[in-house]
Amino acid sequence: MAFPNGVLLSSHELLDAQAHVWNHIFNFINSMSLKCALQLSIPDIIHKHGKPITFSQLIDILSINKLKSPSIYRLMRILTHSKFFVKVKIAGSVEEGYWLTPASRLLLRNDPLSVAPFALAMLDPILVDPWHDVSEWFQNDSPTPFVNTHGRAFWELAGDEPRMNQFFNEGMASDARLVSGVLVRDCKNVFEGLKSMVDVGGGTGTVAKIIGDAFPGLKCVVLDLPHVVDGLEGSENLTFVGGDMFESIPSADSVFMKWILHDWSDEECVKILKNCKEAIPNKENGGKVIIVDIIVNDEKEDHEIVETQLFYDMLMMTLLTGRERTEKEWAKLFSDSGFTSYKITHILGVRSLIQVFP
Ligand SMILES: C[S@@+](CC[C@H](N)C(=O)[O-])C[C@H]1O[C@@H](n2cnc3c(N)ncnc32)[C@H](O)[C@@H]1O
Ligand SMILES: O=c1cc(-c2ccc(O)cc2)oc2c(O)c(O)ccc12
Repeated sequence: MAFPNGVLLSSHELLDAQAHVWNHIFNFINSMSLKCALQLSIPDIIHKHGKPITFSQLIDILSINKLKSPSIYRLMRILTHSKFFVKVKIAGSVEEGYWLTPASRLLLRNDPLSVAPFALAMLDPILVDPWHDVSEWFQNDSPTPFVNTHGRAFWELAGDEPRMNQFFNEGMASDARLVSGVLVRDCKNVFEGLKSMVDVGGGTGTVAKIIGDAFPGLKCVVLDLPHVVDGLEGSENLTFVGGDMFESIPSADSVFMKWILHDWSDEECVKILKNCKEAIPNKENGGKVIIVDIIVNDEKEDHEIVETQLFYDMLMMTLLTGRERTEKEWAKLFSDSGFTSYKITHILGVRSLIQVFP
C-alpha cells in the first residue's frame, strides 16, 4: 500500500496503524466505563460480598433496570480486560466470579487511599468540558482552556462551588495520605531535626497531620486559601492559616510544598519560591524547602511513568497555568529564585522529593 507521498506500508503496518488510531480515538471509553462502574458502586459491591461474585449475584445486588443486565456483562468484560477486575474459579461452581485487582482496590469508597473521589471529579463535566476547548484556547487570549470554558480560574471556581471544593479537597486528601505514608516511612531523615514546617497549599492538612504525628517535636502550619481552611481545627503542633502564598508565607525552619509548583507558570513559581526563601529565617542552619512534584525524564523512565507525567502536564495546561518540568527546568527555577543547591530523591513513583537549600 502506498500513500500519496510515496511512503510504502505493508498490510500489517497499515492495520497496526489503524488499530493505534482507533485506540486513541476510543480511549475515552475506558474512562467512561470506569466512571459508570464507580457510579454503580461495582467495586464496593464486590468488596462487600467478601469473595468472588458471580454475574447473577452482581445483577441481584445492582440497582439497575434488570432488563439491561446483559449490558452489565459487557461493561464487566471491558473492565476485566483493562485489569480492574479478574475472573476467578469458584470452588464447587461451574460459574466464574469477578474479583478485585490492586487497581480496583484503590477505587473503594471507604479506603483511606481511595482514588474514587478524584476519578469521579476528573470525569465530571466541570473538568471534562475544558478539554473540548483546547484548540480554541490555542487561538485566543484566554489564560487556560478552563477559563475559556468557565469564565473563571480553577481556584476561583473551587472557592465559589462547594461541590467542586469538596470533591477536590477529598481527592487531594486521599493522595496526601498515600504520599505521607511513604514520607514518614522512607524519608525520615528529611524531617528529622526540623523544629517548624509550613505546608504551603497544604489543603485540609492531611500531610501536616501525619508528619506532625510522626515527629511530635515539629510544629506544623498549613497555609491555604481561606475557603479551604476556614473552620478547620488544629492540634498541639498543627495550626491552619488562611492566606495567599503570593502575598506572604508564615516563617518556619522549612517549607513543604506538595503538588503546588506544577500548578503554576515559571514566573508564578519564582514568586512563590522567593516568598518561601523569605519565610526561612534560619537559612544557614538546616533551613530548606521540601518539594513533592513530578520531574519529567522521558529518556530514562519507563513508558507508563512518562505517559502519566505527560497526562499531568496536559492536565496542568488545561486546568491551570502550570506545567510538568525536567530537572534542568527545575534547576533554573531554583537559581532564578536565589537558592544555592538542591537534592533529588526518586522515591515516589511518578513524583520525586526535592530538597532545595537557600
Ligand atoms: C493541587 S492542590 C495540593 C494540595 C496539597 N498540597 C496536596 O498535595 O494534597 C493545591 C493547593 O493549593 C492551594 N492554593 C491555590 N492557590 C493558593 C494561594 N494563592 N495561596 C495558598 N494556597 C493556594 C489550593 O487551595 C490547593 O489546596
Ligand atoms: O484537578 C486535578 C486532579 C488531580 C488528580 C486527578 C486524579 C488523581 O488520581 C489524582 C490527582 O490532580 C491535580 C493536581 O495535582 C493539581 O495540582 C491541580 C489539579 C488537579
